Parts: sequence; C-alpha cells; structure tokens
Amino acid sequence: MIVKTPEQKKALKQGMLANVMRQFDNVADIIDLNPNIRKILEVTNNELVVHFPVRMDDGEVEIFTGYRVQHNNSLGPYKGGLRYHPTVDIDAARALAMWMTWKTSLAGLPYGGAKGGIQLDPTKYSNDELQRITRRFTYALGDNIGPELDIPAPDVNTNPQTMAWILDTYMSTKSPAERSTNMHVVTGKPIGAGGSQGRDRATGYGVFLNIKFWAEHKNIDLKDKRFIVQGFGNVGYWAAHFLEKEGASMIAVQDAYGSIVNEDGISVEDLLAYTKANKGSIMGFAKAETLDNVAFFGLDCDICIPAALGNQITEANASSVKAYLIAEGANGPTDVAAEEILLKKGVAILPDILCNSGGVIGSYFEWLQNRNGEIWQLDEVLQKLEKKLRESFIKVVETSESRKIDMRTAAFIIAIERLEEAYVQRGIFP
Ligand SMILES: NC(=O)C1=CN([C@@H]2O[C@H](COP(=O)(O)OP(=O)(O)OC[C@H]3O[C@@H](n4cnc5c(N)ncnc54)[C@H](O)[C@@H]3O)[C@@H](O)[C@H]2O)C=CC1
Ligand SMILES: O=C(O)CCC(=O)C(=O)O
Repeated sequence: MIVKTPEQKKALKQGMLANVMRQFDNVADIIDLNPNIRKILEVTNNELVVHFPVRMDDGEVEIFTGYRVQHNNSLGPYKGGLRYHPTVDIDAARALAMWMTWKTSLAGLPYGGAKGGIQLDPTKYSNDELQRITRRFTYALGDNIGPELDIPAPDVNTNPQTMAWILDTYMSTKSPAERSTNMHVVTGKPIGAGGSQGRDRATGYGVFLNIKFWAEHKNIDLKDKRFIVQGFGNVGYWAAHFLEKEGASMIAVQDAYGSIVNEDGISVEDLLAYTKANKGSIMGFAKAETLDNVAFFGLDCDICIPAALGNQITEANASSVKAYLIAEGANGPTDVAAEEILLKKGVAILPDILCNSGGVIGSYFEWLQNRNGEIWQLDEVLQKLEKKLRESFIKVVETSESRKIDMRTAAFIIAIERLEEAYVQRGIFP
C-alpha cells in the first residue's frame, strides 16, 4: 500500500512517490474529487515483490528482487513498463505505476496503470545472464501478468529482446491452444515476434509531436532551434532524430556516463552510430567536448528534453535552466519544487503523462493488432498515433488556458476526472 500515515510520510524520502502524491493531492483538491474515489486512487491495488534465484555464467547462484505494482484497473487491464536499474524499488514502482494510470486515462485508452522491474545494474551481466534473469522473473510473476490482466512493456534498460524472452517464457506455461491467443501479454516485442511497426519510435516520436504541436500553437518555427537531451536511449534518440529532421540542432547530450556539448550541433545519427560501437556510451564522441554534468541543464538552449530518470530537474538546478520549453520524455524528471521555480520563470513544461504517452499508445496499437489478428503498416501506425496525440494535446491546452493553470495540472485534471466518471457511472459511489 502507498504510505499514508504521518510517520510513514515523514520517513518517505523526497523521491518520485512523494512527487506523484503531491501532484495527485493538488489536483484532487482543485477538482474536489469524490472523497471515496480519492481513497481508492491514492493507494495501489496490488503489489508483488518476488525474490528469485538465477545461475550466473560462473556457476554461482544470485538472488534477484523483482517488482510489479498494479495501481488501478478501473478503465481496463493494468499496463506499464518493466525497468532494470539499481534504483528500482517498491516506492519507485508505486510512483511509476500511478503515473501510468493517469497517462492511460489522459490518452483515452482502455487501460489502467502498472509498473515494475528488477533492481540490478544490467551492465554487470552478460546477455545470457540477462536472458535467464528475465525468464526466471517471468516465472516468478506467473499469472499475475496476462494479456487481459496486466501487460508489461519496455522501459529503462529493457527492450524488444527482453519482451520476446518474457513472451516466450509466459507462452511456455500455457497450453498449445492458449499460446496463439496470448501474444498480447507484452508489447514492445520485436516485429518478428508479434511486435508492431512503429512501437520502437512511438515514445520519441510522440515527444517530438508534442513539441511540434506546442511550437505551432505558439507560432514558433522549430528550424534552427537548439535542444539538449538527457538520456540517449530509446526515447532520447528518437525524439532527437525527429527534431533534427525538422531542422533543429542538438547541442548537448547527457547519459549515464557523462555529458558532451558542441555549440555548432551534434549529428544525431553520427552519435547513435558511435554509441552502438561504444557499449551504449556517448563519452569520447570525437565531434563534441566533454561537459561537466552539473552544467548540463543550465546550458543556453531553446528546448530541454529530459529522457532518462526521475527527479533530474530539482530545486538545486531549476533556477539555472535557460530553455523556454521542457518536454518530459522521462517519467517524473521534474520534481514539484523545481516545477514551481520553472513556472515562475515562465518556462513551459510538456508534462510526462502527455509528452511521453506515444509509447503506451503505440503499445495499445500492438495489443489491438495481436488481439484482432491484424498487421498494420508503419505509416498507418504513425498516422493513428499523431491523431491520438493531437487530441490529447488540444484537450490539455484548452483546459490549461480556460482554467488558467499549468499543463501538468490540466493533464492530471482530465485524467482523474475520467477515472472519477467511470467510478460514478458504475454506481459504486452514487
Ligand atoms: N521506452 C518507452 O517506450 C518509454 C519510456 N519512458 C521513459 O523514458 C525514460 C527513458 O526510457 P528509455 O529511453 O526507454 O530507456 P533506455 O534504457 O533506452 O535509455 C536510457 C538512457 O538514459 C541514460 N541514463 C541512465 N541513467 C542516467 C543518469 N543518471 N543521468 C543521465 N542519463 C542517464 C542512459 O545512459 C540511456 O542513454 C524513462 O524515464 C522511461 O520511464 C516513458 C514512456 C515510454
Ligand atoms: O508501452 C507501455 O505499455 C508503457 C510504456 C511505459 O512504461 C511508460 O509509458 O512509462
């Protein structure tokens, strides 16, 4: 359960869970949310913590801890990614699961919210070890996931290969008849294993589209605009790819290994090719200089795209931000204290639950195709994605402008009011 007593609250470190709870409480107060529905939404439905043994390449057995938190399923099956990272713990999974509920609700999808992962540093394990870890984790999750119950997807340090291992392991526990109808137990799969065209780029493309919609709304031409990206993985790379195609220039990048800068621009494709040959790291890229990590968010630029972890823009660095737009590719990259500072400075923030929702929308398209035995072309997927994202963007901007509130508050209001309506219409709280 999400911590609620004063003692627990006091003990709670200022992490993502504290942020998502403050965001929720703020909006619940503004919309005067039905108190019974508030009680339901402020706790998670189910929390699974599993400890499981895996044999390492050297023959030793290591015990791993995995998590799956299912926050709410009043709008449909639980949906959300799996993260492999040392910072994964029960509070991180709770926070990320809650954001998923708001995200799927805002996007108008028939899904609830969940998140999970394994607390580990994947750079310390071989590919074979990661495969065995993923398969044992899937066995440990058992029937707590399922195509109509809870559908995982990729997140930090997981990818289509990870999803294929999960699919294969899950299938191996099913009867032959069930195997062909369970393909949609995970999304973000490789195309050959039932994945959808476009899911690879869906999140980053969605981040780009949100920036483009915002720029059009403000009559700003993206050509020659300077942007910085934190995280050059799935989300960061694809967002940068599409922005560069639009004529904008990437002047700095930060990843888990450090930061690089080139005021004249860094070629997105050259950097991708370099990272592929350099164990995923941007460091040492010849056409840029090394930059102190602390200076990164204070760089002179137009657009800042945090696309790595949570709580990256905080009270400590928010005042130094020079960008006039922050497009949140990551979940929870801006904490509540930082947001207050940024909004006072006039910085616009495209909130995570809107800005990175292209990923889960792309997953929904994959799930639908698997469920209905359909295969869609790339252009069809991208067109449908753009249509859905534009609808969400318009709703958020209209709510923000008519109620004179920031875009995060507007997005949360739309998401939480949809959930409230579902509970009220079902008659649970007449
Ligand atoms: N993959 C997806 O479809 C979606 C991902 N997101 C969010 O986007 C963010 C990034 O996810 P992915 O791109 O999928 O992960 P990824 O694993 O593909 O890439 C993560 C990137 O962040 C960097 N990074 C890790 N720790 C860092 C640190 N302390 N400082 C700076 N950079 C660091 C890594 O080096 C890597 O470049 C996460 O917050 C995730 O929850 C949100 C929606 C969907
Ligand atoms: O594609 C999905 O189902 C969820 C992706 C995700 O974890 C996220 O949107 O944060």
